[in-house]
Amino acid sequence: MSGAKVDIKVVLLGKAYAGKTSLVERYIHNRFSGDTVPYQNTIGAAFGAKTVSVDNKNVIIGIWDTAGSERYEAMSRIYYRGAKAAIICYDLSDRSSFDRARFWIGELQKHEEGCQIHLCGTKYDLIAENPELRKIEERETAALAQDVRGKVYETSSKSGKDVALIFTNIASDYLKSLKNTEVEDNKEYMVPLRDASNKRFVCSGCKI
Ligand SMILES: Nc1nc2c(ncn2[C@@H]2O[C@H](COP(=O)(O)OP(=O)(O)OP(=O)(O)O)[C@@H](O)[C@H]2O)c(=O)[nH]1
Repeated sequence: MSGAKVDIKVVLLGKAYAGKTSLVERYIHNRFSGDTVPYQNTIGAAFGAKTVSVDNKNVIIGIWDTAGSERYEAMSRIYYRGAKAAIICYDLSDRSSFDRARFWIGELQKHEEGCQIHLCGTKYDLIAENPELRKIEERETAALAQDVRGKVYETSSKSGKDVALIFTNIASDYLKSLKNTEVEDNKEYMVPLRDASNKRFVCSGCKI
């Protein structure tokens, strides 16, 4: 599989103003326009893609940045379908955005079981500058991440802190899961010889 291209669908979910678009902008274009351009809410969803090289493989990460406004909630459901990973964003300085993150976790657990959850506390630069602004403690998010068997990050799209790390981890976790699936698939075909007499011979990629 070396040199092969792998596609991954990733979706960003979270309350309006949580910082989803800024995270994608930092990751894809390595820029932050929050200091110069006024906030504009996403309407519906936006798509972007970036190719990363992980373990000698080119991984194309297709990123769906959904609108946080509850008005678009039904639409966001369409975008998480088939996603291999979700980045659930909440603003570290806004408690209500964490409640909204829990809502999206519930949605994914109900409807998209195979989707890996990455919890992303945004705007870390604000907390670094003034720790009193922190409204979500690290131990809370660590416990939640453990519950959902996900990963947790504290990022800043302004400084770039840990933004690329999320996407690299998503790509490498996905490649690992593919390897595990290959092993599992091969197990199916490893019929012990003494049991094989009544079975059709089945090999990977062909059925006889
Ligand atoms: N200081 C700081 N501000 C940020 C950061 N990330 C986002 N912001 C600001 O927070 C506001 C909302 O950011 P967006 O990225 O537009 O939020 P969003 O989640 O995409 O919002 P919707 O499109 O409405 O869902 C903007 O004014 C950003 O400039 C960050 O890491 N640090």
